[in-house]
Amino acid sequence: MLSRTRAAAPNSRIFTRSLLRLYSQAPLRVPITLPNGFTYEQPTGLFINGEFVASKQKKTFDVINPSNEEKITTVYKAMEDDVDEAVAAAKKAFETKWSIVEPEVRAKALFNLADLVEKHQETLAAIESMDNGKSLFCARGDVALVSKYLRSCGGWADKIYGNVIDTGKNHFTYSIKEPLGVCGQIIPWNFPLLMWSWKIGPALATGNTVVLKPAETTPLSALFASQLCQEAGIPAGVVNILPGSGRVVGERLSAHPDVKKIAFTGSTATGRHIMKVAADTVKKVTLELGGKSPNIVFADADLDKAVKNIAFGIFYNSGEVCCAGSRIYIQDTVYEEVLQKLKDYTESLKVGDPFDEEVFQGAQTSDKQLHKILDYVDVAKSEGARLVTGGARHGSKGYFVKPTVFADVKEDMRIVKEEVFGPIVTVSKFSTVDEVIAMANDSQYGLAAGIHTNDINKAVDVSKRVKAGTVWINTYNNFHQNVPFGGFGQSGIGREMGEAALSNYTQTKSVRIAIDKPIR
Ligand SMILES: NC(=O)c1ccc[n+]([C@@H]2O[C@H](COP(=O)([O-])OP(=O)(O)OC[C@H]3O[C@@H](n4cnc5c(N)ncnc54)[C@H](O)[C@@H]3O)[C@@H](O)[C@H]2O)c1
Repeated sequence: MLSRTRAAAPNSRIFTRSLLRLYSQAPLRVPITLPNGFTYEQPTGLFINGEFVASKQKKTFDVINPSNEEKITTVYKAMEDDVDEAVAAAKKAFETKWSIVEPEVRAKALFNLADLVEKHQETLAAIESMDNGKSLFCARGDVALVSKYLRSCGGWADKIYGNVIDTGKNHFTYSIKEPLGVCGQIIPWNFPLLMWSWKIGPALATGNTVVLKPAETTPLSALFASQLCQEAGIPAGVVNILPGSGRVVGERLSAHPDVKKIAFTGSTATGRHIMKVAADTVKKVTLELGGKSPNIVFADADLDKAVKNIAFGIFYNSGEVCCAGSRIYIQDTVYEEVLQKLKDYTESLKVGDPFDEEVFQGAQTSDKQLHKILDYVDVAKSEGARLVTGGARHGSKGYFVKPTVFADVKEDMRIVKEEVFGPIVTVSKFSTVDEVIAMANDSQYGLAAGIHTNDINKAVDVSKRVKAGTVWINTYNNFHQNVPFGGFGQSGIGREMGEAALSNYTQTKSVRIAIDKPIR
């Protein structure tokens, strides 16, 4: 009797502790009042197999509003065992549901999802501004592209074609495109909802299932939007969302034997690392990485228009844009004139509360990012770059940085070579086309380039010679859902959007039929 009591004691303590944990666990949904006064229900659990659940180890992390440095809410943090559960759910959903439904079913679900994003567009934009710090102006632009892109993916879902190949009269040969299986998707914090759509859209259109990890700092919009997947008719397990750290969730996804592909957007350093981890299981990998994109102004351009474009190219989304036009090259004959116009225009941009309808540039996403940017200001100054405007924190609360222009830079300075990922631009002078092409191409990156000129021949010539995945002529940061986007060089592998994105999510199977009675 005594020994039985002794044996039971530790078990009952464990039972009591488990019960306590169960009842003291963080909620799976919380009401949040947005800075615009609107209240909504924010899911805070991991989204696995169509349900919001607590992480197995009950770990959580706080989400901070970068505009006021206050806590928004607490979200569950996934660990390796949660990844394994989500991957198993995605694998089952792939085999038993999503890869075998008619393509029209996938198309309809993506159209529904696009409609739902449109229906909730103001809430989604406000969540994004609160979580990321970007101005409502930018967030509304993101959400508009999200619904257009999901609809575009829906349109592709029943148009995944193979080929018939002429292999002679004794055979009939064709190829078909099949989905890959479970796709691991790792996204950054600069465009949380847009990246969610760029990742899940093409994967779902082609019959794959996904386990997606949002960035630690910005998990809210992906969690909110994913509950719309069910309403849209996407079965449980097809989309799974795991907030958590890159080192734990990202690594496990990249190494998991049942994950057949990793799609990543983020820094070049992390992209390189993911490629190495994914190599052990020979996963397909697409990478959308960093950049240091040139924006070239020729003397014959419409200078006022060019100035607006180059400012938009760097200060849009607080400079947290992989293809930001962060190196400006101005032809020598108009150098001082354009620089003065750029200074005046930059100083006219309103910085501050993302919910102020007149604000163009909101907060940087995190304290870490704020300090990284301010460190680069010091680097530029110590290298001898001339500060034209900005170069300091804006206000004392919230992670705001003044739009900053450095002129008279030298091409070997760190401020010209390295990605800052903030509202800081360098300006250099050139005289000839050959000279500016050499300067523009002197980079490990090759994501985008801008050309501003009224000479169509020059524009076409330079667009052919510049090493970049996207070239904008007399415009910048101008995206369309059907136009492929991605990098040359160390800016990445593969393309997002357009038909090109879909081919990253299929594999080709060739079928050759021997014919007894040859075709004549
Ligand atoms: N190209 C882009 O769109 C982009 C986006 C975000 C950041 N950046 C650049 O990266 C710099 C650093 O930002 P960061 O530290 O958040 O970027 P990051 O590349 O470390 O993070 C991007 C995503 O990768 C995940 N991740 C991190 N380590 C991982 C790992 N070992 N395995 C798998 N996933 C991992 C993160 O959790 C996040 O979801 C920025 O200053 C900027 O220059 C570029």
